[in-house]
Amino acid sequence: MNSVTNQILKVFNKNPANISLALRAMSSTAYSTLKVTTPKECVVHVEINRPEKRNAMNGAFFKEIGECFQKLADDAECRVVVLSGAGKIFTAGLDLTDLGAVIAIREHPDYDTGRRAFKLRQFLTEWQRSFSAIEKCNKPVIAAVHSACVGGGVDLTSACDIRYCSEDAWFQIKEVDLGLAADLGTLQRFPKVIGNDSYARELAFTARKFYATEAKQMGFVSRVLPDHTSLLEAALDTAALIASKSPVAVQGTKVSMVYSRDHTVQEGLEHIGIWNQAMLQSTDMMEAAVAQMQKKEAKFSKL
Ligand SMILES: CCC/C=C/C=C/C(=O)SCCNC(=O)CCNC(=O)[C@H](O)C(C)(C)COP(=O)(O)OP(=O)(O)OC[C@H]1O[C@@H](n2cnc3c(N)ncnc32)[C@H](O)[C@@H]1OP(=O)(O)O
Repeated sequence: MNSVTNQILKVFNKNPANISLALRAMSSTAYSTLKVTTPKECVVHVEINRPEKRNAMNGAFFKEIGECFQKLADDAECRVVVLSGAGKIFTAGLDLTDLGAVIAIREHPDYDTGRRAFKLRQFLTEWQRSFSAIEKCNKPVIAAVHSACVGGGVDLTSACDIRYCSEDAWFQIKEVDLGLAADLGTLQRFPKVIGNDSYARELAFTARKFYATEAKQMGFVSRVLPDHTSLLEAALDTAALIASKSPVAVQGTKVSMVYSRDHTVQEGLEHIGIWNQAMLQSTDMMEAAVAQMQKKEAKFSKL
């Protein structure tokens, strides 16, 4: 019996009703660039898993990260996600040895300029969708960055909800050094995350590296931990705390904060008003209120 089957049977035998966990065990081993585990109840850990290539982002990675977050969005066993990188660094960004798809379009003998442009745009839109899947997934995503986070790594982490890093972390919006404008979300999300347009432009125009202390001071990360181990512990602890809360409340909060970032205050208020006219009917509010009064821990059912 192979290890995939073994893993599925292990989960399934523990709790035969839990088909969703068994399916996750199956899908996690199916990824070639990601490792997906469940280290705590309702907390999923997604690791970029190409350590020998410094977690460089190849075509398979872009496909898998999008699929993974689309799946997690619908997975009732998942309430929070921690995203980290396996091995020496978080990620070296775009895999510079896997540009075959771009070259094939640029040099296609049957394409004229318009067709080449159209195909390239289609291709980029797909990669953008893969990172936007993180934002579209209603579950909070905590990025835990150690060592280098280069190029596409800043696009990726800018789409996350919370960012922690270790003291040895450094970040670089490197795209201009490779002759292109960043196109997977950094230029759209990063300035809004740090709330300082001039600072964001300086970093994007110069490709200057910035380190953990500066990342914390500008507000790109909210915590700096001493090393990789304590970083993962802190991220998983925060994830577990969030996972203990009402999923209706937490996911509504993410949806509203993402919406409000891109709309006026009044539009945001109207949006949450309409959202909560439905969500205030969930049992979570009563469960939470009773637990508060009785000084007990509230338990919320799956969403
Ligand atoms: C179509 C556009 C959409 C997307 C745009 C995204 C753009 C970007 O991401 S721009 C940034 C691109 N990345 C880089 O320029 C970083 C290049 N790498 C490095 O500078 C260093 O590797 C790094 C400082 C990250 C780590 O250094 P370290 O000494 O720890 O490792 P190395 O010995 O350099 O590398 C180990 C093996 O990993 C391979 N590798 C590293 N980075 C990449 C990469 N970006 N793409 C492909 N492969 C990479 C490296 O070749 C080594 O492999 P091997 O020789 O087989 O051992």
